[in-house]
Amino acid sequence: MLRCFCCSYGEPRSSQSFMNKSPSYPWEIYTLKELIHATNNFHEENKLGEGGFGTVYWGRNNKGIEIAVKRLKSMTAKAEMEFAVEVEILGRVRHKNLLSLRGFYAGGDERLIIYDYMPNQSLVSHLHGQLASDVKLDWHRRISIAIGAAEGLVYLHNEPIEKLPGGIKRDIVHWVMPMIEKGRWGNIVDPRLGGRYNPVQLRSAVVLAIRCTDGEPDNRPTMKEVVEYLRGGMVEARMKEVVMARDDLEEEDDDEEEDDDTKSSQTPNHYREKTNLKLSR
Ligand SMILES: Nc1ncnc2c1ncn2[C@@H]1O[C@H](COP(=O)(O)OP(=O)(O)OP(=O)(O)O)[C@@H](O)[C@H]1O
Repeated sequence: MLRCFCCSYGEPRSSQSFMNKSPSYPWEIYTLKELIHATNNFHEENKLGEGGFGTVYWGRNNKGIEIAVKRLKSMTAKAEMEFAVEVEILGRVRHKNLLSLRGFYAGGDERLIIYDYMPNQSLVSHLHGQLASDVKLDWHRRISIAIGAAEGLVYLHNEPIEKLPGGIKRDIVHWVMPMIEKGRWGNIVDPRLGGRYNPVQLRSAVVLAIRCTDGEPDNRPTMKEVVEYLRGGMVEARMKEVVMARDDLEEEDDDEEEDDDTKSSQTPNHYREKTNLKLSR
């Protein structure tokens, strides 16, 4: 993979970025001069955020388009691999729900990746960060985001591109399972929504998420099924909403009387069996 774009390393001949003509790599190779100019020499005020491998800066390229420039921290083998993966894989990805890579620069110790600028900040900052208190994401928007993310994954699973590295984080599953077992669906929901959510959609989405983390790959739904299920669940949910909301209230009242302190050390599979989570509609 590294070899694929090593041949493009080093200062390009002209001081202008140029377009790669290959239809499978529609990115541009930028010059360092252009990126220094675009980001005001990677000025602190242009900083958008920091990730595991580098700092991301806002900028405007010489066509006047807003860009986000990721500057990789240090040229360790790991960082070099991150750069290779992002350029090689994201360079080919073209989907409305996936961040597009506009181009890159590689020369000396400098590795820069250029993306389209996303003005609305990250999902995590809306859910848990500095924008969380505004609660701009109501229940309906959250479900739409889940569907949009699943559609992006359908594309990635069906396009002939290499798999991205990394594993599933299981912590959230361990957190949610005891609440499902006790039927405390309401406790799973972000309290900032102030109870304004659809209980049927909540159950569908949570059950679906649990199935997606099944240790046995054959038991997991495909991402196409996930999208269909989420979309179908939204229509179905509106019809059942009133009935389920009443059931939830009754169940949660009953559960309040149970012993709260029971800490469970059971595995997610144990809970799956116990709660008989099924994806049948
Ligand atoms: N295209 C973009 N438009 C606007 N902001 C961005 C963009 N890309 C990244 N950011 C901001 O920069 C931060 C760091 O992004 P980066 O991709 O380096 O790391 P990450 O995805 O948060 O984590 P990791 O390094 O583990 O992948 C993001 O959390 C986001 O706030």
